[in-house]
Amino acid sequence: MATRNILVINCGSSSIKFALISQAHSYPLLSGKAERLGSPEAALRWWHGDVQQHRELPGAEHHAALEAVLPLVEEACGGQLDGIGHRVVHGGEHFTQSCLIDTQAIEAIRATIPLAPLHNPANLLGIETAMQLFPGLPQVAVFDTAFHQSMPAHAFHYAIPHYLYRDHSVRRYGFHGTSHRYVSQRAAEFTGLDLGDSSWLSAHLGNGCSTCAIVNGQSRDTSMGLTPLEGLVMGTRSGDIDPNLHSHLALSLGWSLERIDRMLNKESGLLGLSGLSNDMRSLEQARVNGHPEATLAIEVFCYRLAKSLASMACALPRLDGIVFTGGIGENSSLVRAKTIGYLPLLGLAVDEIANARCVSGVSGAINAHGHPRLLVIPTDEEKQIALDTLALLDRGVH
Ligand SMILES: Nc1ncnc2c1ncn2[C@@H]1O[C@H](COP(=O)(O)OP(=O)(O)O)[C@@H](O)[C@H]1O
Ligand SMILES: CC(=O)OP(=O)(O)O
Ligand SMILES: [Mg+2]
Repeated sequence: MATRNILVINCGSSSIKFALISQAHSYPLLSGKAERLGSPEAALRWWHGDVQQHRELPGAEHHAALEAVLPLVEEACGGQLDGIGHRVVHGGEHFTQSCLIDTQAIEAIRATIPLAPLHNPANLLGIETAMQLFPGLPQVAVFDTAFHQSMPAHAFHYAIPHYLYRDHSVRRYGFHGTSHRYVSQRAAEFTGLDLGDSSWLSAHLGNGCSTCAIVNGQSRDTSMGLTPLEGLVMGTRSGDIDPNLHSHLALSLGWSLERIDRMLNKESGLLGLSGLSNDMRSLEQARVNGHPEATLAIEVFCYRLAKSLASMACALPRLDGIVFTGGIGENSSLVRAKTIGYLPLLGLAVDEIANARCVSGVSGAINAHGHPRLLVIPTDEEKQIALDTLALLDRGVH
């Protein structure tokens, strides 16, 4: 069979990330990001091989941005594009795996908009625009939530009146499933264990952060919930707080729901605690320079991550290893060492030299000899989306 090329699209509210993945290459043929869409500063950056290029697209919306991407894709794949894979953040309970996009799938994604009002409208816009610009090309949706549909009822129910689940779909869904799934497969390969008989904790630490308990290749629990706000401290999101904070701020300060939402999603986390940045690199630098709030932000991040991992261990029959991934997990030896430092009760310990070596895409084991396995494994959500797209194309062919 000829080598096939898949375009992966991750469409956000004001940005579009894309990657052209070929079966013949281990790296993307083309990748890039259109940012600040809808504003005068809208711009497109892309990498073709090692060369980075840039184009202003003043005022461009999603359609115009994808139109600008199209000729770059055509050129990079020599006119042979076989399918498009879309990241869709919320698939509700309807989607337990990736699917070929047809009118029914579009309606089902539309129906989950109330569960993900910030993400799903943008994802749908990406799908509909791509269908107009690439007519006749198979398109696949890959959901952040799908992997977590295997969570047992005792893990996904909130302890609130049952009718809120039954009539209004209020439950824990979990996100970053594409990444947790990808790294658990790589962890099994790396260690020679059978994925179908393995037991992992994974920590996806990017701008959004979540932990996951993965048993025999299936998600059994995860730290995010109804929305991607629950759980860990993140770049700008608070993670877990007392749910009464909403009424406290409304009653004592007169804050509106919109203001509370913005504070918890955009002004909290590492940024809120440090008052400096949502970027772990900047905080690590500030910590070296003695910045007290940056130092505190890192400590809270690591302590809360350790607490989450310890509680996720309840979902495992045994521990084959903890996997660190995402920009922070793959690069911050400080965060890994501090987090594991809070978990002596699980018998965990880091090997300092191995920990320092696993940065910038280097994967490996970082546990001290004789202690439970700790792995650093770079995630690749785009590759997993391309693999799912190819698998569905194959199924469609037969
Ligand atoms: N060398 C590094 N040391 C510490 N943190 C890093 C390093 N490189 C990237 N990061 C952090 O990774 C985070 C972004 O993660 P990434 O997975 O790229 O995000 P996204 O969720 O947008 O895909 C940022 O907080 C960034 O500071
Ligand atoms: C769902 C989510 O949190 O995604 P991201 O990490 O891309 O913000
Ligand atoms: Mg990422």
